[in-house]
Amino acid sequence: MEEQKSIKETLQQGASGGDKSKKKLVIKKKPGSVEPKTSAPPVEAKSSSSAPEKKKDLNELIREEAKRQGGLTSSSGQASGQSQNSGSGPQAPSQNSPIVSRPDRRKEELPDTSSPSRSLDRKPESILSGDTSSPNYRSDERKGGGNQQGFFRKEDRNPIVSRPTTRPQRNDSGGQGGGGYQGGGQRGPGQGGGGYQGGNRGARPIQGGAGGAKPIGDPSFSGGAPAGGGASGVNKKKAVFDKDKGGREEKDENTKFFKQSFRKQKAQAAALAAVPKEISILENIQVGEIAKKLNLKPGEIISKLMKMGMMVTINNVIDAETASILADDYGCKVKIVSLYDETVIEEEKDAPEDYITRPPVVTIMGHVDHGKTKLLDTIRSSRVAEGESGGITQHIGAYQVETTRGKIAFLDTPGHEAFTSMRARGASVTDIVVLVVAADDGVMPQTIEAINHAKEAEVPIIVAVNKIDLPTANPEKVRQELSNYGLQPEEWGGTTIFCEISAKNNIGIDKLLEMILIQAELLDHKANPRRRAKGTIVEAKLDPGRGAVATVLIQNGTLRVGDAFVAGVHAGRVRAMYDDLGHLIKEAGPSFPALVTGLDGVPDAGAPFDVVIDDKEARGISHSRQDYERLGQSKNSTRVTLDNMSEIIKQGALKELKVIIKADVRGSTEAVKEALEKLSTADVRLNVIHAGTGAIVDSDIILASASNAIVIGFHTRANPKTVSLAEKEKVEIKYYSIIYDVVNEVKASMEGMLEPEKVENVIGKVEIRDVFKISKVGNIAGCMVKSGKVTKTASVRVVSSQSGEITWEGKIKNLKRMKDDVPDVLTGFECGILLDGFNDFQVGDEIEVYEIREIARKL
Ligand SMILES: Nc1nc2c(ncn2[C@@H]2O[C@H](COP(=O)(O)OP(=O)(O)OP(=O)(O)O)[C@@H](O)[C@H]2O)c(=O)[nH]1
Repeated sequence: MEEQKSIKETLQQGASGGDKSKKKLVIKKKPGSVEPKTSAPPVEAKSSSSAPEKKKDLNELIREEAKRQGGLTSSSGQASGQSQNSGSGPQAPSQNSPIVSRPDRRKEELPDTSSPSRSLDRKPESILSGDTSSPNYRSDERKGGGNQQGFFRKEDRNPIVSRPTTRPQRNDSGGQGGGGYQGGGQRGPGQGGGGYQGGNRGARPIQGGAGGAKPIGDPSFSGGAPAGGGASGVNKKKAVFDKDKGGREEKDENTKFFKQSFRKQKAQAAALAAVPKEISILENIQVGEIAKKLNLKPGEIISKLMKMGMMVTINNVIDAETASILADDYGCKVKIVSLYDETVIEEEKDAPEDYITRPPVVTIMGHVDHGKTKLLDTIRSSRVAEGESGGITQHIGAYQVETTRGKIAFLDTPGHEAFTSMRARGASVTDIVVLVVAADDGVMPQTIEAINHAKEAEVPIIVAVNKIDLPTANPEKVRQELSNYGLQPEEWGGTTIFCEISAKNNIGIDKLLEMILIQAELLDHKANPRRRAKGTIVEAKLDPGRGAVATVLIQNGTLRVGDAFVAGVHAGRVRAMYDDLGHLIKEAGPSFPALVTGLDGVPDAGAPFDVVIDDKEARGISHSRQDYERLGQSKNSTRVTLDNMSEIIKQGALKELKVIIKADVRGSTEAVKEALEKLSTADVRLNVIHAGTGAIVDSDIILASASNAIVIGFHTRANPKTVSLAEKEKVEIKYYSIIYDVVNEVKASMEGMLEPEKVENVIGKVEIRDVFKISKVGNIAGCMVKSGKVTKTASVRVVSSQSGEITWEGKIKNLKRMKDDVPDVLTGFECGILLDGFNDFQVGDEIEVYEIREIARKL
């Protein structure tokens, strides 16, 4: 309305003939306009129109104006209230708005009227009347320029064109500016503003000519098409230029795009090039961590895993198998390592000349009751100075003795289980094994196990033939038997040292110690007492008075009171140290077992012990190990199973397949061993690291765990405790009853061509409580279902309660509950079982009821 009023008022002013007042009024109506410098009458500024025109009355002027506007467009919103009254259509608000906002812009863009160049471009009357700061000029614009040819003559265009005085680059586009303006002039009055805009746009080389055709108030100011009448030759040229420029811009855009994508590709290639050929990880790894190891951005890993169907975040944990598949995509191999390998502590640099021979570390092994403990006690007590023997109250799991020939350290935990379980944790502390064989008993199953454990650990064996004081002692028989296991006595031309001793009567002990030292000299183990200590935890416990204490066998360097250290996942600082006699000591050198206090937790036996620079470093390593442990990453390397064997062979990570065979009888053990060993190929050797008779026991699992072996049970079983140990250690136990099956399955798995796996599902366990002999029928076992159920169609095996061996396998012929034939009997109920072809039931034996399911292998 303000605009309408303005026009009306303008016209009124014009009609009143008061030139000066008219001008003033209009100026006042235009907020933000510049105060005119000239007082040229509007009529002059407007055109060369005659004086009578100026004297037209208001109605006449309105009529003329309406006529003009009506002639141009009937639909355009009119600034004039008259036009509205004449029904020429409502004023479009959108046409108004730019006009309202224009003054401000105009104010900004108004040229410096004092510019001489502008004045020179004009004809004298223009100089007088066409000053851009002229109120008339502005008011005419606002009116929409109805008769623009009148208001804006050719020479009037210049002022507009000359606007770019502040923008010199636009000077040569003046013609276009005019064109743009003229284009505006062809529009309806309501679009006058647009015309003005066009004019303004005209000043812009690209958009100038387009100004006229663009809708009024187009906020984009993108000007219009050449419909604006002012499209001159220059304009056309410009248009071409603009088009060219547009093309060039498009081209530039493409180039930019290709450059960007090339740069991206290059960056990707560079990123891939930075992926290492091999990484080592633990059993599980965080997404962020594997990204770091692969030198890739976490986002890259996350999207890769998403493609693999896994929705993960940077903090999620993936298993080693997934990590291997992922890394393989980037041409990187994955090596699975233990917690301590992953958080390895940097070795201190030391000089070779500082290395000296260190005392040997000895473990004593042998069959039950052959005298291991007695031997250790005898050695220890005989080496303790008089008066101190009574003080041997402290058991710290290891001790060092001094002989005339030198020192020897003994691990005070006899038996191969402790030895192998330490080895299973990656600790190989033993230099020499002393194998105790009772001369009256000879080689027994655990003697053989001990041999195999020591051989597997590649530790030399010295044989101590014990109990020679007994009249039934037969040392020659022991020599003979051990020769069959590869331990040929030196006196028979072999390499094994044999010592005849009596632990009980202290006979031959000195000789044994001497032989140990001779063997040690051959081995020539060295250590540097000058460096920071490094060792292994032999045992550890929580002491009520001293907190966590650990026996550390120092393997290199010297441990001192005050040293900061990491023990397994724990940290600490040596508060106090004791020897095996309970004496306070200040330092412990190589091969010395010391009891250490000052730990912040109880470490595992077999855990590594490392002195570090300071508490801070100790705590840092301890924390990161605990973090890994929490993520379940502390497991050792991937266990070999028949399922994954071929994959591991393919990766080149398996050069030797280790097998432990347990069978019911010696003949079977040998037969299975021989058949399996023949499966060795040029790539993979099949190595039976232990073959024995009887049930599968814990030590078999520990050996398998330490050696990454599989356990084969042939007509024998593992007891539930051993089964759960195997599960914990991730050791695979496979049961067979036909040699052909063992050989074929191991062969197929080595070649990666496994048949569908037959999974045995034990559905029940039944205890034989009575045996009923029924003539012409056979023996019926009176049983109690201990767990699960027994079904008539399932398979069964009879397991000896004495030996754990399987005495028979087959099917049930008849299943009775009371006198009725039944299909199944559940836990807690009694039943009678008649087996199909077996009568030799023993009370106490167990009948295992199982089903076999075939499932496809997942390689
Ligand atoms: N006569 C005789 N008996 C011995 C000798 N050495 C050990 N013994 C006896 O043999 C029995 C078993 O000895 P240990 O030292 O406990 O045997 P071990 O091998 O440690 O037995 P486990 O700890 O059960 O594996 C004990 O009664 C000892 O006294 C020996 O040299 N002569």
